[in-house]
Amino acid sequence: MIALSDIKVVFGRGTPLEKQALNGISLTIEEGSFVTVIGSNGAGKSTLLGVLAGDVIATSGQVRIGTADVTRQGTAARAGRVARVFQDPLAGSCGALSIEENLALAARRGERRGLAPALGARRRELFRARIAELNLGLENRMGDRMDLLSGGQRQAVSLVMATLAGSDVLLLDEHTAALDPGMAEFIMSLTQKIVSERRLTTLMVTHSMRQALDYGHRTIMLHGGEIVLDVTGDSRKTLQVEDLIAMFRKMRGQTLDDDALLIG
Ligand SMILES: Nc1ncnc2c1ncn2[C@@H]1O[C@H](COP(=O)(O)OP(=O)(O)OP(=O)(O)O)[C@@H](O)[C@H]1O
Repeated sequence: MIALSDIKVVFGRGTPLEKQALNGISLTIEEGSFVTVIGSNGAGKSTLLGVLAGDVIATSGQVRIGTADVTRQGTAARAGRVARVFQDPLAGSCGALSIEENLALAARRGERRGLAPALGARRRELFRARIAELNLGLENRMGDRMDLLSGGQRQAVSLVMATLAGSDVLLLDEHTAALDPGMAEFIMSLTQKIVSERRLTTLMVTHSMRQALDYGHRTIMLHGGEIVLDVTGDSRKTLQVEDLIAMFRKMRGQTLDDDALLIG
């Protein structure tokens, strides 16, 4: 379970650029629940994921993951329990290392020991089997450098990497936004499969209202660092993309000129 209590994040405190990115967020997410997160630019979505990953330390409030108070823990201390996949396919893996080496590093996230001996024969076989499940043929390219892969292939490997260290929280930061529609759909079905098989507690930031309603169990909308919508169950099932867009318009007090993007 994830529990955020009255989280406030202020960037650049005391400077002319001071910005309150999160303004008292309280949110409890049950174990295994999949929450989609929407909101306009600057609403605080990435900051919220940062607070959970540990790369943003809350100015005030408390963050709990499971029974542990992780409020003051940085990313390294949380690495074994929180995995993250970014919008940029290049961001979550090392291009100069092979697929296999990236998987070995991911499997050791959160451990204190050095890199060796990362790759025994059993591990190699396990990694190969996990990559074969993607049905992308990458199991025959385990020694290829990551930077030879397409963006979609790289996101698929990143999702496998996210599950190797036994993390129970998965943070997805617009992880399909840079992909073509076909690959985005493939990555979303893979995400769905991984999240449900491993019962990962998942937050997915998306700019696609369609994705926000089609995937997961619950949708929250952020605006101005606050939660302005939190829907689940039947009330979410009856919600249409058009309803979300209307809410966006209301929040922003202006006409959206990128409806097509939001619907896609
Ligand atoms: N490191 C930082 N220093 C200063 N201000 C920041 C920092 N990170 C975020 N902000 C500001 O905090 C606010 C929330 O940013 P955040 O990136 O969380 O929004 P977002 O909802 O993810 O937006 P987008 O959809 O554009 O990615 C914005 O006004 C942003 O400019």
